[in-house]
Amino acid sequence: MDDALISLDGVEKVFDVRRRVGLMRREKRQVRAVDGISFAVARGEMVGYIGPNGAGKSTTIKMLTGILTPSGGRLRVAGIDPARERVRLAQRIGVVFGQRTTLWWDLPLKDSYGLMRRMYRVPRARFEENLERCVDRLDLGELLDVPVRQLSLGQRMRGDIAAALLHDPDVLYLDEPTIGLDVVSKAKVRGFLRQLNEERGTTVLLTTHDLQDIEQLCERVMVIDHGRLMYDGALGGLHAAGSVGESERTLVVDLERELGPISVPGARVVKVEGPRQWLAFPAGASAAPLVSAVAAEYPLVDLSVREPDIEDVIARMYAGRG
Ligand SMILES: Nc1ncnc2c1ncn2[C@@H]1O[C@H](COP(=O)(O)OP(=O)(O)OP(=O)(O)O)[C@@H](O)[C@H]1O
Repeated sequence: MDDALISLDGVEKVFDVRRRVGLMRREKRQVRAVDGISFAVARGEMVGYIGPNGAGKSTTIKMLTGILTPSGGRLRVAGIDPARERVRLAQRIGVVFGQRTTLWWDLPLKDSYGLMRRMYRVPRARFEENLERCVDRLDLGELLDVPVRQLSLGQRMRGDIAAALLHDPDVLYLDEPTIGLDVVSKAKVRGFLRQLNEERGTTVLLTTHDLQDIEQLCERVMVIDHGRLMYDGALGGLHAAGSVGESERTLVVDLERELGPISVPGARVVKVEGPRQWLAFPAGASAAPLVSAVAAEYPLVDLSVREPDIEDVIARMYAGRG
C-alpha cells in the first residue's frame, strides 16, 4: 500500500440531502455515495473505473482531486492528503472531464496554455517541451490560434488533454474522455493515452461508459456500484464464471440446411435463423466436445465460438448485485 501512488482505505462519502415533503416539511436523508472503498494504484498503472450511473465514480474522483472531503477513511495521492493540500496536489495531478472544459472559451488554445503555465508555475523550457510533444502527438498545430468555442468536440477534447499534461503530472484522471467523439477522434485519444502511459509512465485512472476505452487501454478494471467496489482485477477476469454468475460463451453453427433446434449435450440453442443456430454453453467449459457432437450428428458447414461480450458481462454483474 505504501508504494502506491493512489491509495484508499475504507473511504466513505456521505451527503446529507434535504427533500421537501408536502408544503412545510423537509425530510433529511443521507446518501452514501461512496461506502467504504479500498484500493491501491501503483505508479505507471492504467486502471479503468467503471460502474452504472450514480455508482459513486465522480464522487471518488472529486475526493482524489481534493474537491470533496471524505466523510471517513484514509486517502492519499502521491503521499498527499488531497483535501488538506489541494494546491500542492494540483502540481502532481491532471484532470480531464469529458463533459466540461478547463480551457478559456473565448481564448485561442495557445493563450489558455500560457495562462496554465503561469497558474502551475511550469518552468518555460519544460512547458515548451511538453507543449511541443502534445501538439505533435495530438495534432494540435493548426488549432493553436483558434478560440476554444470554435473547436469541434474532438478537437476540444484533445486540447483539454494537452492542458492537463503541461505541468507533467504523475497522475491523470480522465472522466469520460471519449464521450461524444467520432470513431477517428476516439482512436486518436486512445492512441495518445497509451503512448503517454508507456513512454512517460503516467498513472491513469479512467472513468468511462465506453467499454472499448477500457478494453483498449486498461489491463486492470475496478467496478463500483452503490458506492462499493464489486470487482478489482484483470479485465479478462470479469469473464470468469465465479465473479459474474453464469457467464456463457456461444457456439455459432452453420448447417447445410434449416433444421429445428438441434440437441447437443452441455449446450442449449438460444437462437435459430435459417440454417444458422446459436448455442450457449458455460464460459468455463471447453467447446471441443460440443463441436465434435455437432459434427457427428448434423450436416455442419461452418462454426465459430463467441466470447461473452464484455458489455453483457458487466450488465449482468450490475443486475445481479443491484
Ligand atoms: N453534491 C451531492 N449532494 C448530494 N448527493 C450527491 C452529490 N453528488 C453526488 N450525489 C449522489 O451520490 C451518488 C453517486 O454519485 P456520482 O456522481 O459519484 O455517481 P457516478 O458514478 O459518477 O455517476 P454517473 O455515471 O452518472 O456520472 C448518487 O446517488 C448521487 O445522486
